Amino acid sequence: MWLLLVGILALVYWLWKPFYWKGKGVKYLVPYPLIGNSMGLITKGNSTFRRDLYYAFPDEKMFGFHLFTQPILCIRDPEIAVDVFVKDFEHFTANGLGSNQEYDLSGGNILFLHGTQWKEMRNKISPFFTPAKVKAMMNSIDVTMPKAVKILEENLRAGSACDIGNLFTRMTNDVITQACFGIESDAFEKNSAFLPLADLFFSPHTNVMFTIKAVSQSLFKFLRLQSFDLDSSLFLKRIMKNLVEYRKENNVQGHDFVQGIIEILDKEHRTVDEERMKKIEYYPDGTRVPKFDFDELFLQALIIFIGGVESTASTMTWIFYELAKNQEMQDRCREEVMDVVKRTGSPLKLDQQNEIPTVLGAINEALRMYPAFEINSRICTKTYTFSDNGLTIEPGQTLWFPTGPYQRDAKHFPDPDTFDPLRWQGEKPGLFTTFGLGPRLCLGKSFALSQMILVVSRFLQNYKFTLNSKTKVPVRPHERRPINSPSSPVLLDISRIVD
Ligand code: HEM
Repeated sequence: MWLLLVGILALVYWLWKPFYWKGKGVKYLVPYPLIGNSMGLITKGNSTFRRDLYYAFPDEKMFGFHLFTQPILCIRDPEIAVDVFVKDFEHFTANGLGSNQEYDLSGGNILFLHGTQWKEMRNKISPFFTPAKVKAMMNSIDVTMPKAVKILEENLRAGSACDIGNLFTRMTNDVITQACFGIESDAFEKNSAFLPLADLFFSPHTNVMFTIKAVSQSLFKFLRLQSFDLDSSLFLKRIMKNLVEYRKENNVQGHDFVQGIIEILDKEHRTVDEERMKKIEYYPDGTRVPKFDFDELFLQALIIFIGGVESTASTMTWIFYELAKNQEMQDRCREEVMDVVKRTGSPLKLDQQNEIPTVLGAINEALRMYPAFEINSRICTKTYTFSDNGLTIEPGQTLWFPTGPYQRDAKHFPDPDTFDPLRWQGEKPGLFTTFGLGPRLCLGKSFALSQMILVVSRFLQNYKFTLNSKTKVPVRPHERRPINSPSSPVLLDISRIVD
């Protein structure tokens, strides 16, 4: 009995690691047993927890805390962040999302990979995101826009408010489905199979899964947990498999990710011997040698779908929420767009974006104030000494850079809670990390920005948006989803622009 009690206490002490940060020479929050410094995450939720954490040591460049039992080094200083994410990247090739490829169906997607395996995969799929390819993928906006206009016109006719977040989720879902799979989604139809996917992939359940991973990759693996909703992933996998088979059998070509997959499959497997394909091989850094077979390539399409839909839809929702609150800025954006439209006689094109600086500023402001992912994480993969304070960290140490609270810090962005698109004109404000930094920068950054420029400019060209009285102002970010989406509907009244 006593032995059991002593054993339990020893285990709790081992998990607690109360003196982990003591002696490392950085300020730290004293952890509670097992819960660490994470009570706020349970009681208040993501955004509030991260903001409170960020201001725990307002004058420090870095400090230590415990996410439950996991000691994490929180970086607050932009110059140190650039060292970690960009300059000294080879010491930090992994992020905190883990890569359990044994049991987690989505474990092998590029966002989760690290080391040489990540690098090989990134080299293989980056060519699908060149400026020319992204421009070609934007043709899908022409297919999606009439469906969105139909909804706006229905709202107009009925005199009802438009749930703009819902509309943008339908749109980004349709656009990314065309870019990835070369087919239109059914996101604008009743009982759509595609529409619920964004919610399922970024559900509060996924939030819990991501937290477990951040605390202990081993526990996540031991419990054989899944990062994302399994049925939704398998639904997309079936679609992709059918498409690849159909295209191969019928020799059909497309300008989408499916086409890219077919080309990689053809190239990689022309000379491959079956025995080698069955073996799992490793690089010297312990990461797996990719096979570039259908299963692995599907995961890259999956993360493009997951990463592309809700992040862009949420950002556009925040843009229109802020522009509806600030009519003067909305008018100014519209005037810029109309000047181009009147001069050219057609809707704004991507290569005319320099002529709409306030619209670009509005997009950047929403990305600054409401970054889709509020934390950028890295795991130390090679012993590292910070030049600033001489602290040495070993492989396995997790680091957080809290993009969300940092981009709302008056020290870096004056008057940070004011939506001010004009701050992006002239000299750029502080370090901007919404799309991440360095070699692991968001692969879809230009895809997302291009889509937002085209959608925002076309919406403003044709409609005026005002807040409906049922919108609960201020709209706050959802505290239980892994993405910074609005917690309540953004309902907008619309009127047509008559020129
Ligand atoms: C507003 C929209 C978006 C935001 C704010 C966003 C943000 C991010 C962030 C913060 C990362 C992690 C970067 C890092 O670790 O340093 C990331 C990675 C990634 N994003 Fe995005 N993203 C957006 C849209 C998209 C779109 C539209 C796509 C695909 C078309 C996409 C595909 C990816 C991929 C594949 C990665 C993994 C890159 C890697 O680890 O090498 N994202 N994104």
